[in-house]
Amino acid sequence: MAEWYLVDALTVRGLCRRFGNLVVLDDVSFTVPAGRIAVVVGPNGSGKTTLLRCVVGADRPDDGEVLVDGRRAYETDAWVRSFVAAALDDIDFFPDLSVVEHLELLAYAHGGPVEPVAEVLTELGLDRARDQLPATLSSGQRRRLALASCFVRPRRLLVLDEPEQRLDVRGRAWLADRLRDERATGTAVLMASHDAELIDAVADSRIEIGG
Ligand SMILES: Nc1ncnc2c1ncn2[C@@H]1O[C@H](COP(=O)(O)OP(=O)(O)OP(=O)(O)O)[C@@H](O)[C@H]1O
Repeated sequence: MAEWYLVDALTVRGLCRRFGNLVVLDDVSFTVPAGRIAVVVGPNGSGKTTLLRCVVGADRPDDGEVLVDGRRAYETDAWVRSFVAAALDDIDFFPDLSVVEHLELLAYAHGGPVEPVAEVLTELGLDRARDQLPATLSSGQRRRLALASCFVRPRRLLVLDEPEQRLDVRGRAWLADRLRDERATGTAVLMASHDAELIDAVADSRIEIGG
């Protein structure tokens, strides 16, 4: 067994999040070891996105803690940012940077591309859109760009919110393969999904919330 199986890339302990009187997360705890895929499942409004936002530091829990590689995580910490790659729904793009420029900038900011930008563009089917600005992309292409952004940069933990959303049939098949490849290289994956086929294909564990 590879050594990285021994390490918990992500530990969530006693996470609570309330919005006014609405209790969204109530004492949620789990771990995701390196080289494993954990899928957060639950009905609409059950708190999946809220949980992922707390994990990546985009939202603060009212109680509980998030440990990345055993350490308390702060999104301002350069080490955390080099460890965690995330594609959540609300990803922002620079309006005047093209697709290829976005990927090159991200890769540069993280110390150089982990996977060559040209290869990631081809893998994500974005070759013909490489010089387009984000506002001119289709919604599926924007989703692909968000996913591509995760693959040109370093990562030991990948956090994805419904990555299958707006992908076509071939895109969904590619996604399952790519997630298995991520797992094979020791990356831990935490993702929310409503896609039963994708979940069956990749999930090592399920985190059920709001049931
Ligand atoms: N900033 C906020 N202020 C108030 N309520 C919020 C806020 N963010 C989320 N909520 C509420 O928290 C609940 C959980 O939302 P969340 O987006 O986490 O659900 P979800 O499980 O991801 O849903 P879906 O499956 O529809 O994507 C919802 O009732 C939502 O309205």
